[in-house]
Amino acid sequence: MHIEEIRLHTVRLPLVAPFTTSFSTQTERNALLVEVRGTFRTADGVRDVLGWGECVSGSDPFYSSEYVDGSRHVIEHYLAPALLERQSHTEVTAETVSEILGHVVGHPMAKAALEIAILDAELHGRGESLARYLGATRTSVPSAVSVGIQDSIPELLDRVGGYLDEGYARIKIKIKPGWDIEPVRAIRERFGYRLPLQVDANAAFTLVDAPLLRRLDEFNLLLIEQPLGEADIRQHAKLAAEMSTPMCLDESIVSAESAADAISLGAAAVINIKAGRVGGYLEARKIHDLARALGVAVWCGGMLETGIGRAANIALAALPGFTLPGDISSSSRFYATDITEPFVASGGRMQVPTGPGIGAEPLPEVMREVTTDVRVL
Ligand SMILES: CSCC[C@@H](NC(=O)CCC(=O)O)C(=O)O
Ligand SMILES: [Mg+2]
Repeated sequence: MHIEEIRLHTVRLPLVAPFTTSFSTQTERNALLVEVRGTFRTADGVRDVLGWGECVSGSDPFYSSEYVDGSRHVIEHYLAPALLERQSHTEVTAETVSEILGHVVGHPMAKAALEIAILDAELHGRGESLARYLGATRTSVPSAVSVGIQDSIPELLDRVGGYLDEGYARIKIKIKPGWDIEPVRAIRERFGYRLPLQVDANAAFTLVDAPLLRRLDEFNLLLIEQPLGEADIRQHAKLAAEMSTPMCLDESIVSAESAADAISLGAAAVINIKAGRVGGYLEARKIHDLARALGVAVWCGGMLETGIGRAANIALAALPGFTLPGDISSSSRFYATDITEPFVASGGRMQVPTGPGIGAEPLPEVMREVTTDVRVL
């Protein structure tokens, strides 16, 4: 496509309830949306196109080193200029964005937002859905939910019961030192051992905690997600060898190469794929393909996306190797009002968007309410 304008929209969305992980408590989401406008050449002429992408950086650099203000700055001052400079002598396509931006170290979430916005625009030009472009084989995907750390076990059980009443296909709970064995035991005692259940520590433990973590093996968990630090590949492999619960990595998997390393070293039997964390949906598909070839299950993680990122995640989750339910809950799990038409799971499943591109776009009247900053590049 030919990019004519890039706009950066920052929106602020209150969460319906605080979301507590081992590293933070969030009560709102500041989200950065990339809008790309331009033209796309088709067999029957040149048409105006517009695409959207969501940057999943958090408000603060606590999940990873990226954060919204930093992502906005690096897009404005490094990434967008690089794309526009390249475009002055060669066409830019979604497939070339990663190479064009490769000289900028890091910032995968910012890069991913630009790539998917350009891909969304191109797919609108082609009249093709993201799901079809990526190679999706399903028309709906399981809808599962992530439950934050609660103030008490009774409150946790109430919240889990509420989500099960909504029909979610799987429960994931956040754990951290001091909130680990007991919440898992309580859920098993209340809801039974057949409920699909997994835990996510967001890197809160160390190998010193191995004896405690091994006690999770008695609870028939689907997996244990990122118990140790992002850089601790050797340590995750050692812990995996001592546990029967499948080891899943999230923060550690930042590219297809790191996925290959983790799998070959026995640190990951399952991978949580987040397109933003790995630099884009094209890299995410590479990880899917690699994992599938090696018999490693993958599932689609979540970063509290608005409907823009949520739509793209659903398409990704419809690829054949995504064999475990992803953190793809209804919009209402986090937001009273989404910036797009709300995504609503039904019977524990989410329909894959069929429209061109990501199959979702921001609602102008909502954007007017929630936008805190707009930059035109
Ligand atoms: C606050 S950053 C959230 C990161 C976390 N994401 C979730 O728990 C899923 C959130 C969602 O449903 O979008 C993870 O480490 O997997
Ligand atoms: Mg995680």
